[in-house]
Amino acid sequence: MSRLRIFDEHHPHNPLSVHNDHASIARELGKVGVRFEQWEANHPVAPGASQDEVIAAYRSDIDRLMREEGYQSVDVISLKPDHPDRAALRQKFLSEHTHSEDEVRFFVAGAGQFTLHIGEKVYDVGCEQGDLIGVPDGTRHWFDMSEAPYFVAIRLFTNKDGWVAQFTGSDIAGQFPRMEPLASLA
Ligand SMILES: CSCCC(=O)/C(O)=C/O
Ligand SMILES: [Fe+2]
Ligand code: NI
Repeated sequence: MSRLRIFDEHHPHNPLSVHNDHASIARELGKVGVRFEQWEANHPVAPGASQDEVIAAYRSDIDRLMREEGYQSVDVISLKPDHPDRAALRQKFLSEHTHSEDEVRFFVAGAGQFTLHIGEKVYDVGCEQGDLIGVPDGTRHWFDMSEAPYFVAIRLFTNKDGWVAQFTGSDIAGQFPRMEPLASLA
């Protein structure tokens, strides 16, 4: 189940509000310029599937996004809990950072947790299969995949070089809840 928890940036233990349905998640995120939509994830791909397999399965959606919204490159993160580099991969996204382009991610399987630091609030977004999230450029954020990652996400970039991050140096990410194991998110 997708979930949004909104916190005051100084109070990481008590959410100000919790939203469990797609419409209210989209409404709350829309108020701060974040895109949150449900797309058809109707080509079964299993976490661990190769990038080529995932891109082939979702070719028409990817082509449409690239054509209509001007994305220049695409890649796939596809991880399952036994990935040998899971700890290093998790660490890579766990600190607060920004990008100079919108962060657009389509979850075609599994789940992951984006946490967005906007103004004085923190928006913790549990994304699952079928969710498309679009985080505006310059937004402070981090991402957790839990210690047992299980997801496939298509990433779209306007930058031909793909993923480039600027780390803020803040330790705020360590104060907020990490992603719980997938079974307990449901
Ligand atoms: C769910 S895609 C992997 C995370 C990522 O690309 C990113 O920028 C996290 O902030
Ligand atoms: Fe990011
Ligand atoms: Ni306070």
